[in-house]
Amino acid sequence: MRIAISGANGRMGRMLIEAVLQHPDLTLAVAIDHAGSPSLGQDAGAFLGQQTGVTISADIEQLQYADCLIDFTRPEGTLHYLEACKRFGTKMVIGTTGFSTEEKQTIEKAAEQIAIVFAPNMSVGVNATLKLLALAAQLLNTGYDVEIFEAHHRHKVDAPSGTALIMGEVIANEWGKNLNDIADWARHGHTGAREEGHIGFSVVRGGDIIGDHTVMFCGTGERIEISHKSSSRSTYAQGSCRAALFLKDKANGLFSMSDVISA
Ligand SMILES: NC(=O)C1=CN([C@@H]2O[C@H](COP(=O)(O)OP(=O)(O)OC[C@H]3O[C@@H](n4cnc5c(N)ncnc54)[C@H](OP(=O)(O)O)[C@@H]3O)[C@@H](O)[C@H]2O)C=CC1
Ligand SMILES: O=C(O)C1=N[C@H](C(=O)O)C[C@H](O)C1
Repeated sequence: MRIAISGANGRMGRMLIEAVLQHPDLTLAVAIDHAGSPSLGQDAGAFLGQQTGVTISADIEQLQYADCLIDFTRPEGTLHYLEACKRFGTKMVIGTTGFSTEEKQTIEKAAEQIAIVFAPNMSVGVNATLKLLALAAQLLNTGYDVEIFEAHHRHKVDAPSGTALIMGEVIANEWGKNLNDIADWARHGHTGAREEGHIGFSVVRGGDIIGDHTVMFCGTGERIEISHKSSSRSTYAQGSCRAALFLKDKANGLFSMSDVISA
């Protein structure tokens, strides 16, 4: 399967290039970054000291030479590449986070034409954790206050993380609620007492933390914590490669990592 990587010079872009180069069933065909990127014109494997023959370019017409684009960039970048992928029938694995509701709807609509895996976290461990959270939310549906904590590196631009948001959505769905109606996004000053049935979020940004998520179910006399901690970005890259292969025989449709790990 011929793979294109966008954000080729980014933290995840580089992890993905390495993972694709090592994967027996995937070939690195295209590497893209934005028009202002200092990486344009470099070999995609230069950071590994390797010559791959694939040059990083800003030319989105290159996407016609790939079966699947793996995109970890910014929402505006993803939507730009989405248009080209629709035009060429190129599948997409989208790991980018921070989309608005309208932007998510644009991706959903595009999936009527092309096959897309869209997930805020590609790690198998996090997607298994989502299943544990659904069960915990069913069992602890009264008398437990839910608080979601996440910590990431100093460069992360969106908050709460896409993973924290989907964790909240999984729990809210189990409770038959819309997350936006019950989320306490931040607290400061005289907040008043905690509202029953709400989900609180708290965020840390610092140093090189790759990604920590903890969901607390705080009851009276006890507290249950479900945590996932990433120690390498390679899990996201491996999950993305698995997602690309999952799309191989799909003509169109929107899929999650839950679909990928259950296949
Ligand atoms: N789903 C998952 O499993 C994971 C998701 N993520 C998400 O992936 C995204 C990227 O993360 P990360 O690799 O750490 O970020 P980086 O900033 O390291 O990489 C992003 C890449 O995209 C480029 N870029 C920036 N703006 C645009 C744009 N408008 N159009 C096209 N390209 C652009 C950057 O270029 P430049 O550096 O020149 O600005 C860079 O090459 C984030 O949304 C993050 O939350 C991250 C890890 C796991
Ligand atoms: O920006 C990151 O680094 C990460 N982003 C994703 C998110 O927003 O959940 C996934 C992971 O936590 C790393």
